[in-house]
Amino acid sequence: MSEIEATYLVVGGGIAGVTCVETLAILHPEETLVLITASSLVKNVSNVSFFAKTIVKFDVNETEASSLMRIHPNLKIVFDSLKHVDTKTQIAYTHAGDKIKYKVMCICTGGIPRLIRDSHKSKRILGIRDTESVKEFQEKLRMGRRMVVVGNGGIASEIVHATSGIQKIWVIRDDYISATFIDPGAAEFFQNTFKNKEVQPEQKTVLRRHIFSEEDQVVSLNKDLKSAALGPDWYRKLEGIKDDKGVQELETIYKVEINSVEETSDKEYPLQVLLSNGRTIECDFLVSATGVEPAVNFSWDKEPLKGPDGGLAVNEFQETSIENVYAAGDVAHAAWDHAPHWFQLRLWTQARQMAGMAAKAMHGKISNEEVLQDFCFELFTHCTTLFGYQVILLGKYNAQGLGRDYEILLRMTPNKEYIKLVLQNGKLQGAILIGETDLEEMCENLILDQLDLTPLADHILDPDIDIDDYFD
Ligand SMILES: Cc1cc2nc3c(=O)[nH]c(=O)nc-3n(C[C@H](O)[C@H](O)[C@H](O)COP(=O)(O)OP(=O)(O)OC[C@H]3O[C@@H](n4cnc5c(N)ncnc54)[C@H](O)[C@@H]3O)c2cc1C
Ligand SMILES: NC(=O)C1=CN([C@@H]2O[C@H](COP(=O)(O)OP(=O)(O)OC[C@H]3O[C@@H](n4cnc5c(N)ncnc54)[C@H](OP(=O)(O)O)[C@@H]3O)[C@@H](O)[C@H]2O)C=CC1
Repeated sequence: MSEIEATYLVVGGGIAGVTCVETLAILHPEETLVLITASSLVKNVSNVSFFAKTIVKFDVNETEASSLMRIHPNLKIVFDSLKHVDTKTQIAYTHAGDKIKYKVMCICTGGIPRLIRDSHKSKRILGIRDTESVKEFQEKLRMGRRMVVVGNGGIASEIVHATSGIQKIWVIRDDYISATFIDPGAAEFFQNTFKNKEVQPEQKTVLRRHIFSEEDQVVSLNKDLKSAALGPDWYRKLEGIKDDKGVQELETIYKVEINSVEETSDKEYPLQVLLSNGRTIECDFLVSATGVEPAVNFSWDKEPLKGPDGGLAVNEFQETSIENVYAAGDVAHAAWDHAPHWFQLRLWTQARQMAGMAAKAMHGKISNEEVLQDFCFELFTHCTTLFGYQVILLGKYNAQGLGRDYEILLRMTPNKEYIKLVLQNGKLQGAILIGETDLEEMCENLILDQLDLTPLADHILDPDIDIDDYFD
């Protein structure tokens, strides 16, 4: 048991915690800085490359926490987990009984998988979050004949894409796949690529302009403490687990939910999954890829305000409702008035951005300097890979919050690219760019500048016109 005094305290060894620590260590190297991490392995970011001003791609690595101390001599690491925060005396208590008195602290405790209701009934219902849970999944995959995947976001899409040699039943409540990230049109683009694995390279490009109005029906287009959340390439660990010659069918069941799951010993498969459409599916195990919930797994003398998702509500400087307590990453709920083209999604890009902002604001607090919110919060950007394609999402890429009064410009070349631009009143509000489109910088500028594109709308996606010439 020890008592430590620190100017800065950061809790959590995921991308948010490590980014916060690294930024503080650079901004204020002469001040004492403490990181509480439950795991000896922490996440860090490398090979940061900019596609445009706000569109960033980087690698996520796992590294020994102690290596951070070698780089940042003002950093002290407490290998433990946070138990209680006394916000009046500004003391954090760990499970082993250490006391850390802080001037400002940042909570970066991440999230935990939000599993389906019956998850407690069987060990055959899995969530994926960290290296340990992937190992468990690999084990089940090795032995299993049939799995059910529930959820329609990033994890489910990656699992369906990366696994082979096992029968897969994908249960989603939407009427198209991967709804968190894409629209029905892009889902169709991906599904066609599943069907035509043997690509016919020169297929016809389809250009379409569709104006949505008030009357339109928008249809046609379109716990425990372990290590940090996984990075973007986690699913590669699933590849090659089974011989590809095994059974591989994928059945997708749309617009259904799970009513109940029971484990049984007198049927061919040990898990009986009852769906809301009355059908029962038998399987070896079920993956619940149904989102995350913030990990607020410690107690307080005084609870800070929380968002509707249970995350710690933070303002534009990442400060919670309790003075000198900041939060960043999956544990935080972005409670400020967002810029028109930004919204929160629990992604590593945002964990890094929030943590960098928190560090700057914490440093500003201690050194009495004014800080401004970072420019990255002007535009939602997400750069990822889905079903083997590069996917860049910008702004209101799925017309989020635009009602039904918007226009879509679409260009699609099967097996090559899918480009969707969302316009309102002639101005670009969001974009989905799938494949190597080279349009990300132009789209970023058009969203940020809100240029009126009315005179160009018929040409903007014409592959025979170099649209950049218009803006020179
Ligand atoms: C399978 C998977 C794939 C993903 N793929 C992508 C992707 O391709 N692109 C993308 O943008 N995002 C992806 N994400 C999301 C991304 O990983 C998270 O948004 C991001 O890692 C959140 O970072 P964080 O630091 O807030 O939280 P975490 O990474 O969860 O880190 C929190 C850390 O805090 C520790 N902790 C918790 N409680 C305490 C405590 N009381 N005391 C001390 N330490 C504590 C935890 O052990 C953990 O180390 C993926 C997530 C998963 C699960
Ligand atoms: N490539 C990437 O960028 C990746 C990002 N991630 C991130 O990791 C985190 C976890 O991923 P994931 O678990 O896929 O979470 P997501 O939030 O991406 O998706 C959760 C999905 O589960 C659905 N869902 C929620 N509850 C239920 C339920 N009870 N029954 C059926 N479906 C349900 C949601 O539907 P609805 O929307 O209707 O609520 C949604 O389709 C997320 O923050 C995600 O953004 C993960 C993997 C890859």
